[in-house]
Amino acid sequence: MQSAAALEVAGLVKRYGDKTAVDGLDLTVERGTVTAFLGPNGAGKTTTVETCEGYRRPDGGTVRVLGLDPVTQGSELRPRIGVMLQSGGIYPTARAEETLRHMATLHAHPLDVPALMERLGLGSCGRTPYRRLSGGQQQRLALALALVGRPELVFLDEPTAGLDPQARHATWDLVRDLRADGVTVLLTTHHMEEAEELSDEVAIVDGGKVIAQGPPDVLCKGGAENTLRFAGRPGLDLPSLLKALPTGTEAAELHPGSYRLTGTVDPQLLATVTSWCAQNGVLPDRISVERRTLEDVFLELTGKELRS
Ligand SMILES: Nc1ncnc2c1ncn2[C@@H]1O[C@H](COP(=O)(O)OP(=O)(O)OP(=O)(O)O)[C@@H](O)[C@H]1O
Repeated sequence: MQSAAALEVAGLVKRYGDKTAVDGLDLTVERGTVTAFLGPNGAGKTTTVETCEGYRRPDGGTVRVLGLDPVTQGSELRPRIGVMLQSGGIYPTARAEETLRHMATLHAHPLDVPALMERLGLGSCGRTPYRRLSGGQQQRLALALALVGRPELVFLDEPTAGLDPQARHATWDLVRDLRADGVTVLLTTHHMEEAEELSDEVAIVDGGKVIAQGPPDVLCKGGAENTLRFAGRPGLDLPSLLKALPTGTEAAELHPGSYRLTGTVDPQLLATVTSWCAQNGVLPDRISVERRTLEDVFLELTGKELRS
């Protein structure tokens, strides 16, 4: 029987000497979904993904990928997964197309190589040696190598880092197509917009643990940090406005005449603000209600300090 989830990681621990890189991490990725794996530098994402790919042995916990143990059942698992590495693993003087053709021969039912190259905008550089490809072309070749074997599950490590907007959108379309074909995608990225655009689920990792997981809109709705912005004359009496609003609401004049309220922004709060404005002879201009972005949630959960 097929295991329900594509990826099941429970209590994963991975140490490098004294350093605990992954510290009891739990992650479930359902089949046919796109999950964005987010976290500050050094949070343990790559270590987790490499353990799922079978490149590293866990020091604790269990990892099941497509129901298989990547360490003891690696040879059964490898033909069924696609791995996009950020760099390395490609022979520098090998030509783009021959590299992809070689990878295709390792799979039973590969995609059509010229069609895939065309799709990824590599049609004109088939004869170019890997080291002569631009950074973005190398990136796209790495993506093609991950996909050519028609994997059931793909690990994409920062697939659009360094790509121009055209190539980024082409990559996003490709990820959407993979999902439509029922392929499971685990996408490591530092681009919050990319995570919001593409993923069904987001898992935020910090300190070697998943600290939040859920669909992006649910994560963004959680908490009370919505924002109401409006413009009015400079120097409004914000303490007086705050007295009319629920405790916990915060107000700031970001620059003269531009105001931001944060808190539980609901219809009642909007009504209170406009009524306070009416009582104070203020005609609020450009009122907007904004929900939290994934980046707001990410920074709230992981803090703003730089990680070493
Ligand atoms: N081979 C290694 N030897 C020793 N320490 C390592 C090794 N690989 C990673 N680490 C350490 O383990 C921790 C987790 O690293 P990892 O690369 O998994 O994080 P990451 O979330 O992928 O970071 P980034 O976003 O920067 O790629 C870091 O503190 C890192 O320095």
